[in-house]
Amino acid sequence: MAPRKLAAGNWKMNGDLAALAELDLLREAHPEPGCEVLICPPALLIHPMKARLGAHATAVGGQDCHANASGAHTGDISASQLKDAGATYVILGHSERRADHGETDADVAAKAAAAHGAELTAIICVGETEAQRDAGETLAVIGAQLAGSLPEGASAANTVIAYEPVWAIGTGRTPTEAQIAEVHAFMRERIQDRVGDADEARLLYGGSVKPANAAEIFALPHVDGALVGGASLKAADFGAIISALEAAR
Ligand SMILES: O=C(CO)COP(=O)(O)O
Repeated sequence: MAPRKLAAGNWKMNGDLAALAELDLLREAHPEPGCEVLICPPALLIHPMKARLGAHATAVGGQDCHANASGAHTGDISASQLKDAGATYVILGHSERRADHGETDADVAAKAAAAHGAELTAIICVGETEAQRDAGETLAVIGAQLAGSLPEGASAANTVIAYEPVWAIGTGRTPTEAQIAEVHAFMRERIQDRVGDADEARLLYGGSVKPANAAEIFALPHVDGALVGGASLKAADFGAIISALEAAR
């Protein structure tokens, strides 16, 4: 069976309680989405977002979690705390976390194991820098990140992979269709021995996805949805991306 398509929004460090009004617009436009919809707001907004969504099918997720279950880790949030607040997903190893907080593949794998332990689905992000792509290292970089960031026990059910080229995030630039297709086919093959049935795993593309390019990206083989940053903040844009995913394949 083909994996259920996923439109995931990453609000990053944007939004406040007033911004939750966007959800009302999204609910009205997509009362019963034909794909899975997820929004990952700042952790403080997880609980109120879940409450605002009510019975709507949109899932809510975190943007990071600590590898430990609890303890003396000032400023950190555990996977079970995300779960308690209403999250069912958590983004891990985003390139902004890797760059700003020095997160390594081993850190990401430990966090993903903690997420799985709390029954959260981990969205593990991988992606090359522009210098790595120019040097012809893209597949080697992605392969190493996948090998190091997926924990023991990862499965197609509890793990989503997001391919986010660092140079495409927030820049308005995207890889060519052939480049996205090449990386996604490579990822599908690479995770086979890690997740059991790779055909069931969701592989997302992220990096400057917007209403104008969503349909082309979703038509590519092995692209099961998107991880959307800036365009997830406004219901009109995110709704158009959801519509494109509903219409795909
Ligand atoms: O980093 C991203 C999602 O996690 C992508 O961000 P943009 O869609 O703003 O490029």
